[in-house]
Amino acid sequence: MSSFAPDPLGKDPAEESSKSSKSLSKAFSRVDLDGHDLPPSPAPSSPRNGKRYALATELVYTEGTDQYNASSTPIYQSATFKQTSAGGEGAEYDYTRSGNPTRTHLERHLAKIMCAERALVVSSGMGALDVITRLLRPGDEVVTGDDLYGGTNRLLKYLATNGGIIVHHVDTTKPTSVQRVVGPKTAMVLLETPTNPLIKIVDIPTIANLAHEANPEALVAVDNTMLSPLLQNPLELGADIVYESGTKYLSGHHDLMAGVLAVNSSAIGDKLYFTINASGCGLAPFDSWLLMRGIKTLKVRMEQQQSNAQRIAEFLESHGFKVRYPGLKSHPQYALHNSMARGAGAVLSFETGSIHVSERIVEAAKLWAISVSFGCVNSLISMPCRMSHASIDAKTRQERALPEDIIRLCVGIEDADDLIDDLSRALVLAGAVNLTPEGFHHAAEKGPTAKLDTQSNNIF
Ligand SMILES: Cc1ncc(COP(=O)(O)O)c(C=O)c1O
Ligand SMILES: N[C@@H](CCSC[C@H](N)C(=O)O)C(=O)O
Repeated sequence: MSSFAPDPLGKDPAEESSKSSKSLSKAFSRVDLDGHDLPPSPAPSSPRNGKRYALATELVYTEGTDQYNASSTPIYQSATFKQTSAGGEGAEYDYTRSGNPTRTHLERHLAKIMCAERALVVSSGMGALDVITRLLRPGDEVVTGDDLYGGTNRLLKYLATNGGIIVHHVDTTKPTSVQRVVGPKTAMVLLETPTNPLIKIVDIPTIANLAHEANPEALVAVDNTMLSPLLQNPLELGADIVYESGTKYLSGHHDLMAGVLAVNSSAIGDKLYFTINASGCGLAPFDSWLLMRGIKTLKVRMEQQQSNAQRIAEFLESHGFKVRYPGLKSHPQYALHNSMARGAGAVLSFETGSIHVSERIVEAAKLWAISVSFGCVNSLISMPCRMSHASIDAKTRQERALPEDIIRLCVGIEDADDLIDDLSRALVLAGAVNLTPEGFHHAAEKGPTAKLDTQSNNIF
């Protein structure tokens, strides 16, 4: 196996390698166009080399090359790897920033389950987006949604302010809004579906077509964190790059941070790998091992979480709350979601009509931990405008119609009846429902309506 990935900056690594072996003085002459060292990288994954099993099987089944046939791929907790020659010829690994066997094993496994040519893993979901945005150049235009994870919005804002990138936030649930802004300068279209936290659905195939028609070079990147590869494969829907926070469903236990990138173009894969090696954000060996372990139980976890989420969404809706969940027929894009995905996932949000009532519900819940993030086996409850999306300023939240009272539920694997009991208790304690002999119903309390303090830019 070749130890040198093609240099995305244009040099032929094989030629460079052969030159270097000719002379000891040139032993480390593998350099990029700027004269920096270009160390070896693991060869790209080639997962499509045999029978394709059902995803449940593929998640668990791996083919290792371990010398002792270890069932669990060992953690290669080593920063550096000894070479057998001064030129390092033939060695697959030299330094863990550039490549590590535990990380490579995980990347190949992910490529297989994400139906990708190549997958790469980095230290967080935001790290993955950072690597993707390094493909942009000043003057490039990015088209993205008006409902996005707060951290994504923050990074795009930083690039718009400091990196010369022009960012268009539009309602990506309407392909016509995207059509109006895409053009030859569109370098990237960045999509989330379902969106966080409004659970809006974006038509990936239609938007990918529009983007590629406007500029065949434009890259369509999709954040698949909400669904994971178990429920949706954006690469098969027309995306060029899919990424997700491995901190969420892929790992499932909130015991690590990770980001995953997957592509079907080896040229794009090489560029992404170049940045990962150059900037040093590749996932550490222990975290790679933990993530590999989590992936094996993705299906059983997600199925339980999703069936609990469906019960809870139906419970809230039947008690008069406005619930956002693509598993409900009342979701305005129920059919579109089902045309792209194999399930509705386990994140839902609902409104109460009052910020104070929402606060009281969140604080009264016991089984539901007040916590950002999702995808964990434990159920979580949060108020996005105060927590995960607090980095979006109040004025922008108002412009984008992000309800200040919105509560997000990230459903875990606990017993669904226990979760419903605990939520019912919280709704009653918070005064969110009217009690009647027949049960209870959303009180539709008109609590303090959200107001924007223009001086502090806060909602109160
Ligand atoms: C939709 C979405 N994408 C990306 C991220 C970033 O992931 P990470 O926290 O692993 O950096 C998050 C949450 O943090 C998220 O909710
Ligand atoms: N303080 C963090 C908030 C992380 S939010 C994590 C997750 N994506 C979610 O939606 O809950 C930050 O500023 O990034």
